[in-house]
Amino acid sequence: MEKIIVEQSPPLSGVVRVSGAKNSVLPILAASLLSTEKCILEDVPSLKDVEVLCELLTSLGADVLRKKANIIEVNSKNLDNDEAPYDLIRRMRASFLVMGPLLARMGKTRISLPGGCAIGSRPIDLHLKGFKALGAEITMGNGFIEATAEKLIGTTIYLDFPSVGATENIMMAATLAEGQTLIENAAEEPEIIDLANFLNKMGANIKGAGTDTIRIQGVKKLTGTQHTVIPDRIEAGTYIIGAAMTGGDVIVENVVSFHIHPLIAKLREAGVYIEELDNERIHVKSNGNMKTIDIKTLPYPGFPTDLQAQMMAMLSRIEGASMITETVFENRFMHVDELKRMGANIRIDNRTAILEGVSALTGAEVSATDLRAGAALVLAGLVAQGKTIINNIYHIDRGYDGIEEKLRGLGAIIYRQEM
Ligand SMILES: CC(=O)N[C@H]1[C@@H](OP(=O)(O)OP(=O)(O)OC[C@H]2O[C@@H](n3ccc(=O)[nH]c3=O)[C@H](O)[C@@H]2O)O[C@H](CO)[C@@H](O)[C@@H]1O
Ligand SMILES: C=C(OP(=O)(O)O)C(=O)O
Repeated sequence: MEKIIVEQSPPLSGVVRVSGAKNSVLPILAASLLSTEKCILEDVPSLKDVEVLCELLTSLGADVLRKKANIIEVNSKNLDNDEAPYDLIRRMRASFLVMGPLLARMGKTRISLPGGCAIGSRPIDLHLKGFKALGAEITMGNGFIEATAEKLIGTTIYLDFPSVGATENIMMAATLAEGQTLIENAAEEPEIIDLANFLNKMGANIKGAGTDTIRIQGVKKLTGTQHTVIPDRIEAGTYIIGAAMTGGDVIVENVVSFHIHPLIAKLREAGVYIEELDNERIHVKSNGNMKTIDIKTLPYPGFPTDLQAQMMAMLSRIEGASMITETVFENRFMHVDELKRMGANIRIDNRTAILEGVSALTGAEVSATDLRAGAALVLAGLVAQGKTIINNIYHIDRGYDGIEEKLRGLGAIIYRQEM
């Protein structure tokens, strides 16, 4: 089995380029099902999740072509299947984002229920509430959801929680609905704006993406387009935290700095020097002496849950007490036990982790229980004494394009080994 080995490394130093955002490219690939013409996507990251979604699009009848390492063309003219099987949905929750486009384009779809995962039960009730409100009939049985709609009709949909996936799925379905749809209490993440921009370039009429109310005026059809995916703010944040905790000096390129203002604010509070060089580059510098801080994850523009584990790795070595409260997912503390194997002193009280900083972490054999838990263990490994051996690294490959190469470029000692 392949494992990632991280050895105690010098402070990170140099320049690292961030790839296109996983959480943008996945809904955008799903949205390409809505068009009857070719869509060209640029700055597509090389990720396992992208491969899985491309496999799913192909199984639905789309032609998917990787033109260059980071360019993908999708032509969904000849869709001939409306069923998304368990095997592909199980491997990646974002596969469920094909439901809205298939319903709008084909008038029916049969999708495996996604089930829970390591970070929580992750229900899909809000997605279904939206489809029903648009006029779809939904039945469930044998582990599948079936949805049919002769035509979708625009309406007002209030989301009980600003779910990213539900906002995206409903927004995609509504592009081809008759009349106007309003999504209220919508998610405001930058990836929602990127998806709306992509859909608008295809001929959709969406206004308000990035605010809590999105207005979609349905159109008859969507055409082909070309689109460059926005930079991955979570990948950027991971390298920025890595630079901070190793006492490094790093320039992170291809990052939209206002997308990571919540992170920048918290790192500055901890005493890290961060300069926004322009709107695409960030300079991070630290002498490794940081102050404790408290963090609470929230939907955007709050502190992102996808950077919670990495911040925990950082805070586990800062002298004094810190608190991290996770409000987005009910079970996103799986990395705590792994960090404890490396010597961290963390206690969980309900949705809050209470950390007492230790002077040193020590390398150990650990397991990446989910994607960001894996990233946190990589970062912890950079500062831990000795060697850290990370198992279940397929989680890391889901969401980090070339993590070892990028970190090695900054001077880290990290490699992959068959063991
Ligand atoms: C591919 C992708 O973009 N993944 C991101 C997306 O996941 P995802 O779209 O799954 O996250 P959501 O925003 O939907 O989930 C947030 C919370 O809402 C709950 N919920 C969601 C849908 C629903 O129908 N009912 C319901 O109760 C979830 O269980 C969770 O507790 O946003 C999350 C929150 O920023 C990120 O951590 C993920 O990286
Ligand atoms: C939770 C994440 O992704 P997904 O929604 O694809 O599981 C993540 O990117 O941290």
